Amino acid sequence: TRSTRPQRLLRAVQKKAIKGDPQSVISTIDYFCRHSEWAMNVGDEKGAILDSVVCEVSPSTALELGTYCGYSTVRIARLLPPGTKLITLEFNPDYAAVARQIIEYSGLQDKICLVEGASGDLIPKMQELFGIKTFDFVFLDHWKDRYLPDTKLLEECQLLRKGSILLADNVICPGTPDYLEYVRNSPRYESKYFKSHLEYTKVEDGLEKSVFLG
Ligand SMILES: O=C(NCCc1nnc(-c2ccc3[nH]cnc3c2)[nH]1)c1cc(-c2ccc(F)cc2)cc(O)c1O
Ligand SMILES: [Mg+2]
Repeated sequence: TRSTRPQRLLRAVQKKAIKGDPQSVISTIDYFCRHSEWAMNVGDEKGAILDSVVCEVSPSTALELGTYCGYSTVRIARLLPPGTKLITLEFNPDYAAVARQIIEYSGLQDKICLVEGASGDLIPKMQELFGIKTFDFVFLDHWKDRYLPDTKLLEECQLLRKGSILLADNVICPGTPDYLEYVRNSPRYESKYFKSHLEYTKVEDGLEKSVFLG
């Protein structure tokens, strides 16, 4: 049967990127998505905003919802201080299989823990599975209708502390209206919109950065 888009993206990485070099994996994926096949990675333009927030927060504990092929996983992990772990949740086993290989190719596997399953089931198990008390940083990039319920779940499970940062992709395209309304109107969050574009296109999109106030 025909290969999938994630498999073709992986093949491009294995063919063109330098093994053990996260930046070359990132650049290869961006080139492939711009010149061969579009794919739903956060991309280079929004990726630069993601990088600046990760560097500013310099998290000890970080969570990513929605691994896909692992592009943003590699972007985040390459900036984490030694000894810190990025936990990334992926629901789709085919995406997870490709992501594991891209993460390994980048050489960052020791800083990343990819867990397969539904965010709604896994978030309540974070303490028991990983001994995590709270997350300093959460990147939301999974199903857009899961952003709000999973944010409420993180609050209920006391996985957020005063100052925890939520960074959400795609708040304009495809859009997460209920999530935006919540973080922009809740007294428990201080929110800021970073205007950008949908990855590899001229369509407007952006990232919403929200600080949990406790
Ligand atoms: O759907 C997206 N991303 C989500 C994939 C995913 N990858 N993994 C999950 C998951 C879902 C439950 C989960 N529960 C636990 N882990 C989970 C992971 N969802 C997405 C879509 C677009 C997009 C824009 C314009 C278009 F015309 C078409 C598409 C752009 C983006 O940047 C995206 O991130
Ligand atoms: Mg996205």
